Amino acid sequence: MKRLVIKVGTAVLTQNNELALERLGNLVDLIAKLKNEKNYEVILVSSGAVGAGFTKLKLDKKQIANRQALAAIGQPLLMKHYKKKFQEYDIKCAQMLLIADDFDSRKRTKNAQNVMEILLSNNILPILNENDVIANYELLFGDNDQLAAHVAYHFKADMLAILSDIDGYYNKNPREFDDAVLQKNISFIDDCELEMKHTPNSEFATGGIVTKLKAAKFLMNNNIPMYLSSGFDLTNAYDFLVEENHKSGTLFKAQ
Ligand SMILES: Nc1ncnc2c1ncn2[C@@H]1O[C@H](COP(=O)(O)OP(=O)(O)O)[C@@H](O)[C@H]1O
Ligand SMILES: N[C@@H](CCC(=O)OP(=O)(O)O)C(=O)O
Repeated sequence: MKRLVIKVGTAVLTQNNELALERLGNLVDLIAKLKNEKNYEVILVSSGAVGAGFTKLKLDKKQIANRQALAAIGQPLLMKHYKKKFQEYDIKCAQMLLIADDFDSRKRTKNAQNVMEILLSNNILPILNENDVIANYELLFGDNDQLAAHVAYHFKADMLAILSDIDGYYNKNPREFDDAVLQKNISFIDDCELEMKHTPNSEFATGGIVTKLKAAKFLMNNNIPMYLSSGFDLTNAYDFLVEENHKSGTLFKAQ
């Protein structure tokens, strides 16, 4: 039995200030295949609460308290759509909202681990996000890429797959350089690569490539592979995760 954490970013789940329901639906189709056909245990880390909230209330997103309020509005909305779509496959969902601090406390981590084991052993799909409402600035992971890496580590996953607005890790920013080349396999990340400026591609996202590299480095140090590919077009993720054929996307794996 393989345990897989899948993380999907804001840019994939939203489009023109609306929820991108077709893309959310495609993601659910992929997860259902992994669960029902491959018998994988899947944990979903989904961003998009702030973006979803903004579809309902146009608050100034620059203020942290407003973003927290938007997350409070958007999180149940996201869950509503996941629940509806997963119902087509008879898959039940659960919600877990965590903050970085939770993993600093052995007791809280143990509580969350106990809940996770009960959910997975009952074939429930846990959907995780940062608990934006109570996380103050210092407590924020700052992004769900690193939250997903900690989730993979503490819930003993075999792999983290990040489905992003980019189809892999390039040797330079592909939005600035036409000759950027996708790197299929990465076995080492130099600390200087983590110093690059943050480059999120959507106004609601907080990550950018640097947070993905930080997540990958943390996991590589703990011998857990991480795969990065597009969440817009799930073909590569399907080939890699379902067909076990690495045609494209980046696999970060320590040698
Ligand atoms: N070397 C690189 N390889 C891939 N993407 C890069 C690179 N350098 C910068 N980026 C930028 O990082 C973005 C991915 O981060 P982000 O927009 O936060 O994704 P998500 O919303 O999926 O978390 C890419 O769309 C791209 O603009
Ligand atoms: N907890 C926030 C996460 C924001 C975030 O990290 O976005 P992303 O960089 O797209 O993964 C939300 O749900 O809006």
